[in-house]
Amino acid sequence: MKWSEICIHTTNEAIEPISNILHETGASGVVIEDPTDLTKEHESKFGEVYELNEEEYPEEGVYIKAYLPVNSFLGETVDEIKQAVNNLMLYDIDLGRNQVTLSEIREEEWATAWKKYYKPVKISKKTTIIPTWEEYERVSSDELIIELDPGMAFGTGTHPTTVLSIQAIEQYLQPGDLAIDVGCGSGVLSIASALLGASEVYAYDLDDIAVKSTSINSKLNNTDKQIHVRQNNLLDHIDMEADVIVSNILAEIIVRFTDDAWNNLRTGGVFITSGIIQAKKQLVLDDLEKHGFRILEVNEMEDWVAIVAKKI
Ligand SMILES: C[S@@+](CC[C@H](N)C(=O)[O-])C[C@H]1O[C@@H](n2cnc3c(N)ncnc32)[C@H](O)[C@@H]1O
Repeated sequence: MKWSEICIHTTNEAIEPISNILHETGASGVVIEDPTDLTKEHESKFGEVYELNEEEYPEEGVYIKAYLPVNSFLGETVDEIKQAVNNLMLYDIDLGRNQVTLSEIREEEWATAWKKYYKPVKISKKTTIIPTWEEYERVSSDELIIELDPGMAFGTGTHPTTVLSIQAIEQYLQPGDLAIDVGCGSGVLSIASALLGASEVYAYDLDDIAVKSTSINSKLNNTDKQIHVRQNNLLDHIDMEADVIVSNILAEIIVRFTDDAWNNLRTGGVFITSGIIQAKKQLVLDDLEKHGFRILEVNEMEDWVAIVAKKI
């Protein structure tokens, strides 16, 4: 996939609202290039040193960069972003130069660009994901902070499919709930569930690197008492009465365990599915309805779809 980098030259004051606008329009990997970063140490626990290139930073103000997939909606999305940023002036937010530039980058460049600047990212109203080596100061008392080691299993926690899953968890998971995370990867959804008050979270993945990664990341976030992780194929041989099951996996895989999801949910329980591409949305919707689920929500970001369904 080709990506386009949008760069907004603005002020420190505008970082938070502009980052929110970019997330809401489905941009990936919002990064801030603040010249004060050039004087900070950027050494990770694992010895990698991030060399920042002075030329990429503005002399004054900050650059906010994000990545948009190059598709037929790109022009409209950029106009939408510009309009929303301009509207911030109505709230007396100083936008500084407010210069917007767009450039195309290759997939490989995107991967390294992202890693080099990996910073705390606010991915939803409540949740901010921070890389293990970054210092981060809580912005509000109810902010949910997930510390992740991004270098391991899928992923950085900022992929649209993960963001859609976390947004649904924030909305539907109640404190005290029992949750199951099928295909836990880095453990990000299990950690979000535990931080939102789930009493127990059962996290499963087929890949042993993901199992290790979830285990490490749940310790990092002091959620290892609630999160029970083990290697498992989907929900094979699992027998529970969960309040919430979340699964960010491909559509073709979701439809393989809709039965098991139904059997492992209490009546009234919620099944959050993500990782579904547009072309497979109907396949999953039909399958969920065929099994007796009622569809509560269908949410979309970029080309991705997440469905929230209830066992009735
Ligand atoms: C798209 S990643 C999602 C990771 C994480 N939950 C997130 O939202 O960032 C899908 C995960 O599902 C796992 N997976 C794929 N097939 C599986 C299966 N049959 N049983 C269990 N896990 C599976 C993969 O190993 C991968 O970690």
